[in-house]
Amino acid sequence: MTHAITVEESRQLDAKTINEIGIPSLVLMERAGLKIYENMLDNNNLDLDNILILAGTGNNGGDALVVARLLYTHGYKVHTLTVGNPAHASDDHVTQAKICDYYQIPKVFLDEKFDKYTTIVDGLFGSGLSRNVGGDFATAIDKANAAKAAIHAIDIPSGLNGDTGEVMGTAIKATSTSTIAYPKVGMLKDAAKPYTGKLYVDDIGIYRGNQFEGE
Ligand SMILES: NC(=O)C1=CN([C@@H]2O[C@H](COP(=O)(O)OP(=O)(O)OC[C@H]3O[C@@H](n4cnc5c(N)ncnc54)[C@H](O)[C@@H]3O)[C@@H](O)[C@H]2O)[C@H](O)CC1
Ligand SMILES: [K+]
Repeated sequence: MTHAITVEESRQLDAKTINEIGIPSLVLMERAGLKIYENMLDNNNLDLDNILILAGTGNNGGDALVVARLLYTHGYKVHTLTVGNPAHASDDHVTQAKICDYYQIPKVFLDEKFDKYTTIVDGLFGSGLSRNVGGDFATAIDKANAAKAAIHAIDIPSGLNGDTGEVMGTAIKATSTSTIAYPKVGMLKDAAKPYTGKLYVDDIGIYRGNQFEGE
């Protein structure tokens, strides 16, 4: 049985890894992005001909921008669509957005037609989802679900409650999901299956607990 954790445990393990052990959050974000990129190349259910990256303004979005840059620098056709108030963006998100700007990765906006894309990457929310989804975020999720493209979700399909597996207003129906460190308990519930799709569990060096780290 896969070891699964709650969203709060996930955030605590992230915080311990960064603040106590001392692995910089950007290092974790780069590792996450590289693993997600590798998962996408491994997944034969994803047609990587024309990719749309949906990025929120937090670190889930930051992961997505790392994926955008890795795909772009390996010759894939990529566009990014950032949803949310840039003034609220996390520091690591801002760093990754600047790197995407260095490569001049083309940006689109919410009025974009999603049907021309073959794969959509969901980096809107991860462990930071704290309330029902509405506004532009709900629009982006509903447009992604309505499009013919397959969706690859980062950490937790956006809009899915990582603890209960319930939909918080609306949620991404992913073909596959790269979850960070451990599955979140809600993702393993039967009701969550249509939203998580094929699950990849990515070890990025997050603290694994003293029973595993020989403390
Ligand atoms: N450094 C680390 O801890 C690592 C995290 N990883 C990835 O980061 C996300 C968690 O990122 P965080 O910035 O904490 O939150 P999110 O990106 O999930 O959410 C962004 C932001 O959105 C706001 N919000 C919450 N609910 C709603 C809503 N319903 N509508 C609108 N806005 C909402 C809230 O302010 C959040 O802060 C984690 O999932 C990983 O993907 C790295 O992978 C590893 C290191
Ligand atoms: K997500």
